[in-house]
Amino acid sequence: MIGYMGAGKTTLGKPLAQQLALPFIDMDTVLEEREGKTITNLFEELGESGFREKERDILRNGIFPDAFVMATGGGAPCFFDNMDWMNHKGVTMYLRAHPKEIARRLEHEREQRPLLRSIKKEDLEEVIGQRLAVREKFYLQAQLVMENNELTVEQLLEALQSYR
Ligand SMILES: Nc1ncnc2c1ncn2[C@@H]1O[C@H](COP(=O)(O)OP(=O)(O)OP(=O)(O)O)[C@@H](O)[C@H]1O
Ligand SMILES: O=C(O)C1=C[C@@H](O)[C@@H](O)[C@H](O)C1
Ligand SMILES: [Mg+2]
Repeated sequence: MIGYMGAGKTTLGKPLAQQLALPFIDMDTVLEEREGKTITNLFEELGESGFREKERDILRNGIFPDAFVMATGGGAPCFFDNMDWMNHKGVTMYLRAHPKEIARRLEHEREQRPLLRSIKKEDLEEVIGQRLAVREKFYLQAQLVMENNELTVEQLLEALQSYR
């Protein structure tokens, strides 16, 4: 599951994994546990480029079960050849949401998101819109693209079944 911060990867990924009787893996959580630091601290220590290297390493070398549902970090698909790698290894699903909706969802959750914490509330929608426009060329390479506008787990399951 890929998509911008606040797209709903964690919110929908957990119940989707449950329905599929698979483990749910949140890449941000794996990174935090492996490094013993928060995402914010990792960004501060390594800079964004060092953080992206860590994400790539998790994708390539992480020890995971045979089958699982993963929510990637929001930026992970947009660096290196991570998108090709994921498309090759599994089924990718882009949860797509409108910048206005993302801004609304993240308004009170900016502190834990290093790339948004310094953006003023009134600028949030515009900045997200600009950044999303850059990222969509990666996100739209996903095998399934789902608009997350009251999207349900049942709809995700249907899309997965028809894709297979
Ligand atoms: N379809 C939805 N409708 C309304 N609110 C939603 C929806 N999906 C997610 N949210 C809310 O948006 C916020 C962010 O969602 P979530 O944490 O699942 O995003 P995420 O894609 O995992 O983001 P991140 O990349 O930052 O981890 C949460 O407060 C969640 O409750
Ligand atoms: O969109 C992004 O670049 C990010 C999303 C989060 O999942 C975290 O990986 C981090 O906050 C960066
Ligand atoms: Mg998440």
